Amino acid sequence: MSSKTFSLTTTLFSAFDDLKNEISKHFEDAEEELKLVHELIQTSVFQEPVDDSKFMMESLIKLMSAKYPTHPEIVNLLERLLITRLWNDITKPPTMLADYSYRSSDGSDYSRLRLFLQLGKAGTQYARSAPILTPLTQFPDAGKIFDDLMKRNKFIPHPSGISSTLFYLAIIITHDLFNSDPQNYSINQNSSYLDLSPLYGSSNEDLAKIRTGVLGSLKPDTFADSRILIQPPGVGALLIVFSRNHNYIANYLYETGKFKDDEHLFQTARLINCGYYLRVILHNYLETILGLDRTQSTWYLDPTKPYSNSNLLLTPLPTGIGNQVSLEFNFIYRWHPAISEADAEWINNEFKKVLGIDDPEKDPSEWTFNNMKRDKNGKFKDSDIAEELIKGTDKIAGSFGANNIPLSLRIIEITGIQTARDLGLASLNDFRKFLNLKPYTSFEDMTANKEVAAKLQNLYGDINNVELYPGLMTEKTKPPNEIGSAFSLPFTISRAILSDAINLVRNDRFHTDDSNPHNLAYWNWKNLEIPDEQLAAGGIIHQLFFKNLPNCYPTNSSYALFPFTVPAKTKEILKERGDDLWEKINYIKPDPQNLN
Ligand code: HEM
Ligand SMILES: [Ca+2]
Repeated sequence: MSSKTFSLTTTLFSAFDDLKNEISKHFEDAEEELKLVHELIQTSVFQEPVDDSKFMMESLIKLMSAKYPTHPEIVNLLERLLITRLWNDITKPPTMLADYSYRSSDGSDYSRLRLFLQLGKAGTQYARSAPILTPLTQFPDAGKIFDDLMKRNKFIPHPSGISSTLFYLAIIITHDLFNSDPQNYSINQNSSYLDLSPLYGSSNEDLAKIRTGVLGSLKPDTFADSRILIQPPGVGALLIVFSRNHNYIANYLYETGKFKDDEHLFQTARLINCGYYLRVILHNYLETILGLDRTQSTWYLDPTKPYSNSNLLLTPLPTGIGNQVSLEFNFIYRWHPAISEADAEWINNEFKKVLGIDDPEKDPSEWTFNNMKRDKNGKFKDSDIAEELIKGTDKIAGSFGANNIPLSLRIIEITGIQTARDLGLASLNDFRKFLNLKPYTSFEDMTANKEVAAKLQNLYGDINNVELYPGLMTEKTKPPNEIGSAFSLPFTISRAILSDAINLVRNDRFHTDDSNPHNLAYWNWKNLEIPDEQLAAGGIIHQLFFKNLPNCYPTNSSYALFPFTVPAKTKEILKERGDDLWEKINYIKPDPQNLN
């Protein structure tokens, strides 16, 4: 080792010790906490493989939430280390692309840097994250994999009481990020950003079909993506809330007199509407997923924070440099086990009759779903929209894990398994190595369910042969009802989705650097707040419901304030907080048909 390297290493170690000392001053009481912080630093600075069966990530989230009220500076530092770790998981620009493996005759496109200019553009190839380290030697029949390991035999409810309405938002998110070209599965026809593609579409032609051309507005209750028509009606209902929200914002901006022309009004309203969408994702979706409603702490994970200062241990962390979603992420986000019993029944009926599904060739402002009628102005009844969301909150979602995917999706799952093979995805264990997670050493290590382990053994023979997607659908799930893991995701998914989410938000310049007051016409985010705002414990989705579905909910309704957990569970969760919030909430199912 040269003396220069040696002195750098010693400086690094002494800075590391300083940081540990600093942290121990704040957390004087608990040996456990210090150990945890030590491990975080160890993994973020020295990149040691993580044994996720020890729940470090979950304990850390619990710790940050608990310590935030008294030690915000130290929690901010830990959050920065965590976000840096997650951000760094994914190379930028992507190391590999799906189906991009031949040399060109003239050497053009040899550089992956060519991607940088169009990173995340609709119609380009998926990125590929994990290299194949151990080639797979056994590809079991995809139909048998589904029948043995994925097929729902008896519905298993979600153990933390997550509702279908959470998954309606998840479906909007997945339809925002993924739209594989059925002619060529390596191509993603959507942008790799949270920019409400299901609402606004992915091209100028899409936009032309949904805009009125006056005062920045969208046609009444209209969205661009016809795939939403073959989803449970709650998904369309939620998207219409965002469609209405766009028009509310555009009209408000017009009335303030700042802009008069269609284009400025439209573009600014879209930026602000996407801002609400991100806020719903961070404050309702992610908080429910991480179980943060269970505490009084106001801490939440914020991937958009600028980290521009630096010192020896902390390097600046870029924002706004672009993102390309990966094929792996497409599979990580296929959450078909979560489909509720009622929605599985709905698929059965809908797929059979195909009748209720509208013709995508029609003008989108004429599309209908769920047999709902538009009035003479082209709008659906507020109560019809609200009812689907309310019903969704009452439907308990399915549990993640083996044997919980509705049979009606069999052919879709088989196609998925086959596509992953054709495009050469790495194995579950190689993917875990890519994420710096300890690879599974045996089928019993991968799942505690002996029956599932035996079936996996039977199909794959060797743990290193387990393919990524079937592996993700059958591995063990995290403990329910805990802060940090309330969503009870499969182990590898729970880790991977955080890296992807942090990257796609942080690397979107419109959610970070360019989300500045000037670009947003000095929009006041408190515009949609209600008088008893504190009832939502930091969530914001109720604001969109109250504004865009007026008079459909009492202002203290669990269905509006906490739509992502079934009401009986919400009551339990709120009781855990140790304050009296739970007593102020109305858990009775609203009846919007009779309120209007
Ligand atoms: C009743 C509910 C659902 C139905 C009927 C449904 C149906 C489908 C269908 C038909 C496909 C195949 C599309 C294709 O290959 O072109 C698909 C793919 C997919 N689904 Fe679902 N799904 C449902 C729920 C969900 C949920 C809850 C999630 C996750 C939040 C999800 C995530 C995905 C993803 C990521 C894909 C791949 C999309 C692509 O590659 O373009 N789905 N689903
Ligand atoms: Ca998008």
